[in-house]
Amino acid sequence: KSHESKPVAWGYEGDIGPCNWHKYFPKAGGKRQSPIDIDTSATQYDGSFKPLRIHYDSHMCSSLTNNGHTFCMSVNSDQCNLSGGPLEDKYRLLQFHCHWGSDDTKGSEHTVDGHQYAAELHLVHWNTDKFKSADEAIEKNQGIAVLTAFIKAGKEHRGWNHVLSHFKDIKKVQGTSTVNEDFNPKCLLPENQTDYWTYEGSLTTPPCHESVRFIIFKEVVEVSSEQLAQFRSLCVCSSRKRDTGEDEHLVDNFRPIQPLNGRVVKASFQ
Ligand SMILES: NS(=O)(=O)c1ccc(NCc2ccco2)c([N+](=O)[O-])c1
Ligand SMILES: [Zn+2]
Repeated sequence: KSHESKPVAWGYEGDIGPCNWHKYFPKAGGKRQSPIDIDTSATQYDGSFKPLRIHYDSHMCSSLTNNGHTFCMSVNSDQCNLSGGPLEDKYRLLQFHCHWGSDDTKGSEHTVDGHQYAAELHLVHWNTDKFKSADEAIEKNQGIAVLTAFIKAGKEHRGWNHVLSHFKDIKKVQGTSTVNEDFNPKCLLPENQTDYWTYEGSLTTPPCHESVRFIIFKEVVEVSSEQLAQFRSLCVCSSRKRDTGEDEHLVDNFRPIQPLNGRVVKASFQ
């Protein structure tokens, strides 16, 4: 019999929802948790930040998976690096994913002055100067940097179609699709990459390690309502069916906002 502990099921509603995560994942009850509300009247301008340096190559091969909590585009290119801004070290792109709602009025994890957006993109990077692997970095302070962009319903986003076109292959959980067309995830970021907020927080899902520097762009990215509906086409798990026999769709995969506990959100702009 294997002695590894059985992975603990967690979700976004009911007994396994965010209010109970701390019972099996104690860090979820920590003092620097994410997401948070960004109160723009309380942010502090920091003029010391250098320009953000986001260098991604577009020839990277990646694979898209439905892990039951979100879609995840894992990247294995050592040519996709992030440095500068509030960061002291160089970070490498590990994966990107999103959080979204059951309709266009909710879905983002962070909020701005109490406003919730339709979705939120996370480009996750790990500190290659300080750590030897992503698995090590993910648990350590300064180990992870997440570039974050808010998404709202508006005009169609052509770049997102390169990702959404693979969703039919990953509708079911653990579905995986290889993506090797030329695709540069930088196209998913807003044009303005100089105005952002930043603060020290945590992974927004279990195990909620307090290892994350969030960098959150002020400019909001637009995708069409139809593209947002495609996010909601993913299914949560192959087995679980509603009593009507229909699939259970993956929606509202956002954690509620967490206490700031005295943390200050810095702004790169005045
Ligand atoms: N929503 S997020 O960007 O903060 C986030 C959350 C969880 C995980 N990972 C969960 C995990 C499993 C084992 C250790 O860690 C990641 N990530 O790995 O990029 C990112
Ligand atoms: Zn995330």
